[in-house]
Amino acid sequence: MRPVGSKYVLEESLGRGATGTVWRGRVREDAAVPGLLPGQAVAVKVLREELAADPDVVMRFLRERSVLLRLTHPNIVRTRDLVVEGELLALVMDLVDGPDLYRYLRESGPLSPIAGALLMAQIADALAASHADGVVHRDLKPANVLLATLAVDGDERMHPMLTDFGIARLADSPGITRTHEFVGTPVYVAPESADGRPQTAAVDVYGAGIMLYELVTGRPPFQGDNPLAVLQAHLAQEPQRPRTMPEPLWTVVERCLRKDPAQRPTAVSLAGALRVVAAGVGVHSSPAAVDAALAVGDLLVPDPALAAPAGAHDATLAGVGYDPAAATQVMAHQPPVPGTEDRTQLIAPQPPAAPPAERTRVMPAVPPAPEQAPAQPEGPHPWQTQLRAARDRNAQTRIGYFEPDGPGEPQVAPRPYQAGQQHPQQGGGYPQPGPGGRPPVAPPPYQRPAQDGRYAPQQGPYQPQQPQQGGHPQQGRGGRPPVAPPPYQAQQQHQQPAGYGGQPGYEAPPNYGAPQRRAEPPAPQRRPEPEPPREREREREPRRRSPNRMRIPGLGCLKGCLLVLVVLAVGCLALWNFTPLPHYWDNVVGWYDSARNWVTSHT
Ligand SMILES: Nc1ncnc2c1ncn2[C@@H]1O[C@H](COP(=O)(O)OP(=O)(O)OP(=O)(O)O)[C@@H](O)[C@H]1O
Repeated sequence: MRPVGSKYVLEESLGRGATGTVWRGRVREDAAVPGLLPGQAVAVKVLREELAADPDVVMRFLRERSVLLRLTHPNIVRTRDLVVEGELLALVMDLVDGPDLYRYLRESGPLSPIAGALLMAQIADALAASHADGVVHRDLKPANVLLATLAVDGDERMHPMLTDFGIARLADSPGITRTHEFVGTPVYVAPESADGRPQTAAVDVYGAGIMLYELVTGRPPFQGDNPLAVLQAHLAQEPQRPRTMPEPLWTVVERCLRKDPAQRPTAVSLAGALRVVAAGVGVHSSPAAVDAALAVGDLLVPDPALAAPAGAHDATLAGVGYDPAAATQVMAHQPPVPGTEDRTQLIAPQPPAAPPAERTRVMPAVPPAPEQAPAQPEGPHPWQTQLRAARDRNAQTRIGYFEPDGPGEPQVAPRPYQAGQQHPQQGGGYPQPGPGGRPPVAPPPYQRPAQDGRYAPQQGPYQPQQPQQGGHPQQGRGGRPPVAPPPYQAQQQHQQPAGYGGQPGYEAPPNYGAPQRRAEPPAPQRRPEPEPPREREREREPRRRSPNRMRIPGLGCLKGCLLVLVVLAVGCLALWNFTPLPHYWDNVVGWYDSARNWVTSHT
């Protein structure tokens, strides 16, 4: 057990990301921490040494301490303490007893449109609260949503909680990144982050749009063979509506994915709109709820501050907790700086033997959007596509490198959207049937033995300033809300979202409905070990086979037998030559001869 500061001990590593390692820890018995009991289990994110060694990061860490500590919401993992000890920086958080959303999706498959909308509505609630408090997440992705288990009416339901607040911004230190770099995860990065414009609260709404698309289709809308291609797709490609996505839900996704941040809805209006969509896309939705869902576009109100004329952006940045100077330092366009690759290895280390091409893919430049993506001669095999999509989903946070004016390396065209690649369980219409038209099957609830440090949402002092009217539609199996909510009122803009725990308007959706099939066999309950960087994996070519396709039956078996025989022969030789075996053998032969002589002489 390793001590952290004077108040905590680390017990077991839960996993490692690009910015640090998360440990299961405990409050020391003799320590007094406000809001935590002695001996209580906690999660401790120990930031990477490179970050902790950067004075700018330490300064921000201390400066943002109070902001992070006061960020409380039922759908946000609460930060309880920030520890600075020598060269160690750590955030102490509530320990959430459940998988992250990435893992859940990987194990259980996509959600129904209703379940996906209800889940994202809660994430949008969390974003709305944090934006109101001046904090932009900037690294929204399924891996940063933890699924706690809540007991509701005797049922265990999953409750999404957003984590890693402030981390991307901490890592975005001028000491770690340069002006042409940014921190983010390529698949979820907003266009303005990719090409170096200021990042406002709208980057989180964009990330929410990507996640929403992925939750219900099983894959993100923009993909590519390398981070650069993905960034280019964010910048240049228009998302396509999947055939099976209900129209109102697509309206929401499409608005969130607008290239212009000023056209994206606020997180508050997004949360409300998603609940209206969830209420209006079920087969048992009332005509009024259906109409309200079809008119959802009216509810998606953009942030007026973002639409303000040039010059107002600094105020906007300050309003969302950004230090304008820091944002300019990090995001300004600049010509390439020699040695950048080395510096960025601080965050995304590359093996020394990695070929240069691999390094440039980790830190790709983003040239102007291509006029027309050249067609690929031949698409990848379906399993390659699936594997790549799975990897992209859990892409780690990385520092991207944008160099808009620099010479770009030869590009691989982003794969165009192919409707045929839809997840098979996405049937036409909604609610969606499972494969072969079967109704969706509720996933087995994620179960893990209860622990003393388990997340207890009722402890959170979050007090919504204004509970929402109308409420959160209950979702039954098959994704039907039994009661349609009254239409969302657009005047609720910029107000704290409805919370949970006795506040009107919030009810946790049951099990987030119904992944329709298992994407792959269940993974062990152990926390995943850190994954190596994706680029290295991508480099691995599929095994090349000989062009000679002649097959000799039993050849493999014969080879195996021969190998065993050779090993046995070598073993016997070694035994004979390097052990006293020959001496014992002579003795045995001598005893045999004397016994035989004795027998022949007495017969
Ligand atoms: N508060 C928490 N309680 C329980 N487990 C947690 C908590 N925070 C993070 N974890 C788990 O720790 C592991 C590592 O988390 P981390 O945030 O470092 O990873 P990541 O989000 O994949 O990485 P990154 O965002 O840096 O690319 C994940 O498996 C995550 O589920």
